[in-house]
Amino acid sequence: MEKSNLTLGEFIIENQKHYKSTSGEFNRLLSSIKLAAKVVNYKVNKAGLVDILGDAGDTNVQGEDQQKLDVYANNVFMQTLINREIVCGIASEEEDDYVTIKGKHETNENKYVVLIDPLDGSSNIDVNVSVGTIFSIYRRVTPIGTPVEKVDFLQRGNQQVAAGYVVYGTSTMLVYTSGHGVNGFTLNPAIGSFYLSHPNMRFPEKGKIYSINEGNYVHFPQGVKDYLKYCQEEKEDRPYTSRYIGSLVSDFHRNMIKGGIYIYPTSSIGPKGKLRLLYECNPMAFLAEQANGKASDGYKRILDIKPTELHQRVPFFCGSKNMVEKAEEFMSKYPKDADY
Ligand SMILES: O=P(O)(O)OC[C@H]1O[C@](O)(COP(=O)(O)O)[C@@H](O)[C@@H]1O
Ligand SMILES: [Mg+2]
Ligand SMILES: [Mg+2]
Repeated sequence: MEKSNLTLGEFIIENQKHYKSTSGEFNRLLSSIKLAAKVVNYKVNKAGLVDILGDAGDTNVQGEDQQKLDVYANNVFMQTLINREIVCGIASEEEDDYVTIKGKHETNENKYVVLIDPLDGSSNIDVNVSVGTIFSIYRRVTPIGTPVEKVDFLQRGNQQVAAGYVVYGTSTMLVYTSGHGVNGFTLNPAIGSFYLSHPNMRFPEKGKIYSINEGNYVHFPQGVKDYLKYCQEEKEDRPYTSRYIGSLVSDFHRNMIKGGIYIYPTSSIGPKGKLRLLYECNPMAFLAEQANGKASDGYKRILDIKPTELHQRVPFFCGSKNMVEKAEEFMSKYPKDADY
């Protein structure tokens, strides 16, 4: 009888056999993320019944109002990773600076750092629309046993060991890559385990869906305006369909399954775009490339951008190859807006 219905835990162990690159430490790290995702999922599913909706009354380092679920999810992921003593440092959208994790003897023998967006799609929490969590994993570059440093977090995306997201939607899924393709696992809430439901996920080469907040149209760079006109033209296989959930994870997930592009460009109101390079764009770009898709800032491959700040923002074009390349073609007609 063939192996089937693998749980995430079994899949991780299978993977370790095939790819010597991962270690027990890595598996324990993934299973910590899996545990934290289940705890957050439990709260999200009954959000209206527990005091988790609405504003937390605080702002994060980016000046954004924190939602109660942002703070809750951040605490759950941080605490789970700290309890499991599995990383040497964590950076989060909801933390001003990176957090150094001390081991038993003030030092820490772990080699991984994690960057997270604990709750993605915060504007959708109170209106019962799907939200997510995004994570990115690197090996530290400073010596093991010494305190972690900023340089351990400011690595190019092409150095990621693994990346993934959890989508809390009609079902709850965890989707990740460790550099050997992208696989999706669906949570069976009755059993409390994630099962392999979407093996080897791949963006259809040709997509027909575009996801962008057209409410900002007047502020968009001319290249984006031209590309939107192209998408809406009555020609060949166009017009394409416009779909925008307003949760990066959910828009990405749909576009990876159906074929499409997500764009959050620069604009006159957001000269560097909105999305954060380290814990939104890099992990989604790694997944996209591992799933036959593409991700750039309209000009340059996202994974090659050298980060300079923990919470820096970049423009984001991500999805089916044919669509990202076409959008880049329109962008290339105009000089790059800003350097970052
Ligand atoms: O409301 P806008 O400006 O369209 O922005 C929506 C985008 O912002 C985000 O909500 C930013 O992420 P956070 O919710 O984690 O801050 C993305 O998920 C989403 O794609
Ligand atoms: Mg986000
Ligand atoms: Mg967030």
